[in-house]
Amino acid sequence: MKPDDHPSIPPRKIGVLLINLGTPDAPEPPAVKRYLAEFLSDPRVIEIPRLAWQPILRGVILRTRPKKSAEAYAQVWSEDGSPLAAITKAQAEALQGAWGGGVLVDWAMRYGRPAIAERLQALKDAGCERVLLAPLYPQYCAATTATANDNAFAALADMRWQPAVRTLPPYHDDPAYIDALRRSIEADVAALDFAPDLILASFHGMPQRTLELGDPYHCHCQKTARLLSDALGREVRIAFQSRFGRAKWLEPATDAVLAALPGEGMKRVAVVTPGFSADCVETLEEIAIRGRETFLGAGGTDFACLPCLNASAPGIEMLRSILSRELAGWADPA
Ligand SMILES: C=CC1=C(C)c2cc3[nH]c(cc4nc(cc5[nH]c(cc1n2)c(C)c5CCC(=O)O)C(CCC(=O)O)=C4C)c(C)c3C=C
Ligand SMILES: [Fe+2]
Ligand SMILES: [Fe+2]
Repeated sequence: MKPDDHPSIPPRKIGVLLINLGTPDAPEPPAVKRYLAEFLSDPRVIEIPRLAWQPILRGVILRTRPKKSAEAYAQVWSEDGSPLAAITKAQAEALQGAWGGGVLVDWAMRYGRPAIAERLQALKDAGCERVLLAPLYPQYCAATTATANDNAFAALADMRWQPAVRTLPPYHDDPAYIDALRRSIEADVAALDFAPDLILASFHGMPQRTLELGDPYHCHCQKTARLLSDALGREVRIAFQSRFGRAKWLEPATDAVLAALPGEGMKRVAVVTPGFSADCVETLEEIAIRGRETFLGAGGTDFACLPCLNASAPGIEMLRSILSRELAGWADPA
């Protein structure tokens, strides 16, 4: 018997909680307002003192943005609801059983529903004594990864008998992630009816100040794009989308790049969004609809926004691989 074999210890139930950002319950202004109020009140997201920020949020943003955002959500809403929630659920379902019946895979949203506290309690009620928290953000950022973990730890703080927890580290440079992106992009590009002059990797933006304060997000995005370019054997240009507010955000901005590319002779472009583990309003509306309009309006001839890894075969294999590593010593692949 190897020294770390302990056959007398009975197998314990383990939970894996996939976490994504969150989404409104409906593509309507009241639901979007509730969601934005929770999201934009998070001090990990808006790093402005509460007393200064709340009057701006309540006075201006929550009076105007819900209507505009609800229109964007309405354009991408599916039969299964918000794409972000539907795809995260599909990812959890596809992973169920990957480590045998003793590992339960569930999913939650940082803002809106299903809430992290609710699903953690459900895992515990189902008998999970150990839980792997898996915020599905390849690139670490305090506004995404850290706040998801904070929220889970806050829920644990209310439990007398806590499960043991681990958290999924960022996987921006993990060979399994880069290879899944390569496979997915190569297949999608081969299926296009045009040959792109350029692959543009558009990541969600962040305030420039967060880079100066030491958040690794910008560096993680750069590294993903560089490794992806090496893997594909072609240029992958980087840009940052979804600017919010008046502060300076990471540059170059995706919309400005899309408007400039045709003038540089790049008239056929494929946009990829490797920072999003699931398609959502930011990929399906901002890029696939508005980005296309910007690019074609500037003289581009062909545009494609390729899907995220979602619950595709390469995407699920990648998640299985990176989650297996974090489950080491707890559970083995089935
Ligand atoms: C993938 C990483 C993400 C980072 C980093 C991020 C930072 C960030 N976002 C906002 C403001 C908004 N983001 C919105 C939507 C949204 N953001 C992400 C991911 C990241 N955000 C996702 C996956 C989504 C989609 C949610 C969905 O329901 O489909 C929105 C809401 C939509 C809108 O009104 O435009 C806002 C607002 C800030 C301020 C920020 C960093 C400080
Ligand atoms: Fe965002
Ligand atoms: Fe957006």
